[in-house]
Amino acid sequence: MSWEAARVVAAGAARPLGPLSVPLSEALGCRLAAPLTALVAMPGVDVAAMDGYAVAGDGPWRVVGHVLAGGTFHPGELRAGEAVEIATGAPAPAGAEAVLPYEQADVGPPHTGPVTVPRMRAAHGVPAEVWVDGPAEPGRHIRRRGEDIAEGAVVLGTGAVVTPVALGLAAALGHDELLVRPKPRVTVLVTGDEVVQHGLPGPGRVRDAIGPFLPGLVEWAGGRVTGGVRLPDGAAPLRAALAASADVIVVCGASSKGPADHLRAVLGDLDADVFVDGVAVRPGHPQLLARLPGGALVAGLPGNPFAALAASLTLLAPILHGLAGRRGGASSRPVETSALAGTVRAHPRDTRLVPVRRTGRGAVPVGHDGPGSLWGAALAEALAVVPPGWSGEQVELIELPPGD
Ligand SMILES: Nc1nc2c(c(=O)[nH]1)N[C@H]1C(S)=C(S)[C@@H](COP(=O)(O)OP(=O)(O)OC[C@H]3O[C@@H](n4cnc5c(N)ncnc54)[C@H](O)[C@@H]3O)O[C@H]1N2
Ligand code: MOO
Repeated sequence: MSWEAARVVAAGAARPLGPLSVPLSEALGCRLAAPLTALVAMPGVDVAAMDGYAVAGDGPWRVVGHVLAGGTFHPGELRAGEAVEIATGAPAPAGAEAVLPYEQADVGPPHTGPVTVPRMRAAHGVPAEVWVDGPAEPGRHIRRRGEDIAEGAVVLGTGAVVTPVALGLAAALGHDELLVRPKPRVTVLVTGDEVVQHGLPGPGRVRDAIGPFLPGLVEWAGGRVTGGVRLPDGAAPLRAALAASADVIVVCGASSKGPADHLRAVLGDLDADVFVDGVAVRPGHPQLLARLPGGALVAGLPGNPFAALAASLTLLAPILHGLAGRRGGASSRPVETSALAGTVRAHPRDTRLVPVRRTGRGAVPVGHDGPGSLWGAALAEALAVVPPGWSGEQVELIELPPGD
C-alpha cells in the first residue's frame, strides 16, 4: 500500500469515540461534546470588589458590622447613613450602594454631632462608634450578581478544546465533570528479549527507544497512554497482552518476518482484520494496522526506532486524530509544502521520510537517518515526504512532535 493510501485508510478507520463525562482533571486537551454553560451566575450574589466599607446613602456613615468572604451575611438591609466593613468578594449587604475602599476612607468619630458622645461611651465601657467618610460614588466597587456571566449562559461551544484556562472557567461555573470526546486510550506493548528498560544495555541488548517517545507523541496526536508492558518474545505473552482494555494497542517490534516476529500469526489466531499490512515507505515498511474482534485497533510498529517513529506518524497519528474527533483526519494541521534543498535521492518504489530542518533555502536534510537511530529525527523539525521517483518538486513536510 502506498504511503498516501495508508494514511487515508488509517484516518478512515477511526470514528470519533462517543461522548463521555470525565472529571475536570482528565478533561485537559479533550474537545467538548456539549456546550459549556454557567451552572451559576458570576458573581453568584452582589459582592464587594474592593476591601473597605459598603455604604448606603450619603456619608458620613456609621459602621454597623463586618463581613468577610466566606463568613456570615450581614443581617438585614443597610439603611442610609450606615456602612459595613467588607472584604473583597464578600456579599454586599442588601441596600449597599457602593464600596468605599480603605485607601479613600476617613475613619474616626463623627465629624459632626456632639463630641462628648464618644467620650461618654468610653467612660461607660461601651465600644466607641466608628464612622467613615469619603468619596463613594453610587454603584462603585460592587460587582452585581451575574455581571460577568449570567446563569445559564453558554460560554464555550461544542468542539472547543479544553485548555487549562477552560478548566478554570468550568470549575468557576460549578462543573466537576465535563462531557467531552474522550482521548483514545492507548496501551503500549514493547516486545523483544533483547530490549531493556533501564541503564546501560549489555552485550547483545538494546535500550528501549520507542516506549519513551510514545507517550509524548500519543498525547500530541490526541490520545493518552493508559497502559504499557514489556513482553518477552513469544506468541503466548503477545496474545494475552492483546486482551488489554484500550482503544488502540501499539505493538513495538515483532512486525517483520523473523522467528520471533509473532504479531501477524497472533492477529490471525485472534481473527483480527488486518487492513494495512506493510506500507511502501522507508523507513517503516513492515508496519500494520488491524482491528481486533472486540473493536480495539492494533498499530504494529517496526522495532527499529526511526522506523517506529515513521510508522507512528504514518498510521498511529491519523487513527488517534480520528478517534479523538479532530478535524483533518491524517493531520489536524494544514499540509505544509516546501522546497527540498541538499542532496536527496528518491526511492524508485517507496516514499522516503527524511528528517529536515526549515531554512531560507527550503527544508534541508539533517542526516543521521538510518532506521535504527533517532539521531536525525531528534535534530529535525519535520519529516520531508519524498515520493517514489521524486525529481525535485516541492515536498510535503510532516511535523514532528514538539517538546514545548
Ligand atoms: N527478512 C526480512 N527481515 C527484515 C525485514 C524484511 O522485510 N524482511 N524488514 C526489516 C525492517 S525494514 C525492519 S524495520 C525490521 C522490523 O523488525 P521487527 O518489527 O520485527 O522488530 P525486531 O526484529 O524485534 O527488531 C528490529 C530491530 O529493532 C531493535 N528494537 C526492537 N525493539 C526496540 C525498541 N523498543 N527500542 C530500540 N530498539 C528496538 C531490535 O533490537 C532490532 O535491532 O525488520 C527488518 N528485517
Ligand atoms: O522499517 Mo525498517 O527500515 O524500515 O528499519
